This record gives sequence, structure tokens and C-alpha cells, in this order.
Amino acid sequence: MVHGRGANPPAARAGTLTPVSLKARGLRKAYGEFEAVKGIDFEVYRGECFGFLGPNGAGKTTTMKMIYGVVIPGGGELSVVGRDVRRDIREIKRRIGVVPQENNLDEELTVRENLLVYGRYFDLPRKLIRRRVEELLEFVQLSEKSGERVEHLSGGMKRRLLIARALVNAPELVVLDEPTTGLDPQARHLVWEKLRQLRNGGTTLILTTHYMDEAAQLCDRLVIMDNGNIIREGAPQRLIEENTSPEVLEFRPRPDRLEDLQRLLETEAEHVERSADLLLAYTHDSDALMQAVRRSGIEIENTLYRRASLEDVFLRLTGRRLIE
Ligand SMILES: Nc1ncnc2c1ncn2[C@@H]1O[C@H](COP(=O)(O)OP(=O)(O)OP(=O)(O)O)[C@@H](O)[C@H]1O
Repeated sequence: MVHGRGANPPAARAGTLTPVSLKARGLRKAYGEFEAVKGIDFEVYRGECFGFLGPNGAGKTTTMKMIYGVVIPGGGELSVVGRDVRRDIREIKRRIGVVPQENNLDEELTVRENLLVYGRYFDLPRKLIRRRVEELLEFVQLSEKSGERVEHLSGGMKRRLLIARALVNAPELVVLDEPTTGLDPQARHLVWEKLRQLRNGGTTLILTTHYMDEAAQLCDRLVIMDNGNIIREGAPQRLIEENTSPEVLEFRPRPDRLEDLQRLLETEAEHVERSADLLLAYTHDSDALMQAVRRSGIEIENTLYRRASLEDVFLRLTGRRLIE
């Protein structure tokens, strides 16, 4: 594992017995009159991957920035690795890693130089930094690119380099703001694999995403955020079980039959959502529902069956989709 620290149990590694890595109470932030974060409570435990899932503008980035000390909270309490963000931000920065939403690598420098330069911000022996940089290059599969200038890397490689850079100080907690936005599926899967390895090695991860599959794949627990509020909290599967039905049939009826089909589904399904010309019917028994639709004779252009996801939870709670 990276830095050879994976064998230590999380609590022992951190030198404390408290299981809480981060705690927020009544946390808020306004920009002028506009309240971006409206008094939220959450806790992150050591060694877990904790997610913030929500659409653009929900307040996720603002929350992340309060955690890593770029934005000062407007109210409430926030402690990170047991330290108050208002009093001990230097200590917090020493102990956490940050992968920002925007790539802020030095494009003119090589891959290796980016890590070495960043490593110098921490008060660590040069020899140790050099060794760590080589380990990290290997971890994120960039050893072969180490002499290339960053401007020549693909988007996925840059993202992996940002992750490596966040690990230079061997942090116990890593904050990642939309770690895979803009990446193609293959590059995303590689980033996911690296994040899983980190978490399995005991590093606490906090990430934001508006991809429900990313949240479901990576997070042990997550909060769903909307309009500056946390609207639900829990393990991904549990959130689905508690907030929606397990099976979904998506119908695209002939446009002139949309109202008829909606009326039918409202009597036959457990609940129904409409998104433009698509009707989503939620049920425990998709076969029975499908038979009822066939019996009605309503012309359908397209039908899709799938299992319910976090996207459905969001739709149920807000009437909107995560990505509009
Ligand atoms: N510096 C700022 N000044 C004024 N308004 C801001 C500022 N930063 C963010 N906002 C506003 O606060 C709200 C929350 O933004 P934030 O970036 O935290 O959301 P988000 O959930 O991270 O969305 P995204 O996925 O787009 O990053 C948005 O309406 C945004 O326009």
C-alpha cells in the first residue's frame, strides 16, 4: 500500500481513539445575501468513504472548501481531524490531502516536478519526499510519464496526478471535489480503483459528486445535498430501500397517450415520476405492471426496465434530476 501504512488500523494510525474524523454542526456559509450552505450537520468516521451527492449549486464545493480552509464558515462548528477549522487550519492542512475540482497543476513542470515542488510545502526531509514521490507515481500509474510536462497529459492522467499530489504528505483524510467529472469511462474506472485502494488502506475519503453511480460505487455512507441543505443521509443501498421501490419501468409513450398512461400508472404503480416525455413507474412487481400496461392497449414507443438507483431517490425527494 502507499507509504506502507495500510497495515495499521485507522484509529491507531491517527494516534487517537476517537472514531470521528470530521464533525460539522449547524455549518453555514452565505455569499452576500445568498445562503450557499444553510446549517448542515454531518460526521465522517475514520477509514470510511463519505460522499456528498447533489446537483450543481447544491453547496458541495462550498462545504469542501470550508473543510480544507479556503472558505471560512459563516456559522456553526466544523472540526477536521479533531481540530477546529477556525483555530487550527495550519495543522489541518498538514494532515489532510486535497484534490480540487479545477486542475491547478503547474502545466510547465514535469509530472515528477509537480510532486516534488508540492512536497516542499511540508516540513519533510527531502529524501523522504523523493522516495514518496516515486511510490506515488507508481501508485497512480504515472511512472512512465514522470519526465513529461503536465500539459502533455490526458485528462485522466492529470486527475491521477492531482490525487498523487494530495497524498505527498501521507494524509489521514483526503478531500476530493468531483474526482471524475469530465473523464471518459475508462479513466473514471481507473480513478475509482485508486480511491478504493486508498480507502482499503485505511485513508478516510470525502468526495463530492453529481454522478449517482460514483456515489453508489465508492461511498460507504453519503448525504444527498440540495439547495444548501442535507436532505438525506445513509448507506447508498439503504437510501434506495428506504426512499423508493426497487424496480423501475421507464416508458416513453406516444406523445398523445402520455396523459392516459400516466393515469394508468398512478393506479398500478407504487409511485410515478414524469421527466419531460418520459414516465418512470416504481414497483416491487414489474411483471404485473407490464401486463397491466399491455392490457390497456396504450401505444408505447419505448420501455426500459432497471433497478432503482440514487438518481431515483433524488428525483423522488426533489422532483428534479441530478444532472439536468
Ligand atoms: N464565491 C462565490 N460568490 C457568490 N456565490 C457563490 C460563490 N461560490 C459559490 N457560490 C454560489 O453558491 C452556490 C453553491 O455553490 P457550490 O459551488 O458550493 O455548489 P456545488 O454543489 O459544489 O456545485 P458544483 O457541482 O457546480 O460545484 C451556487 O449557487 C453558487 O453559484
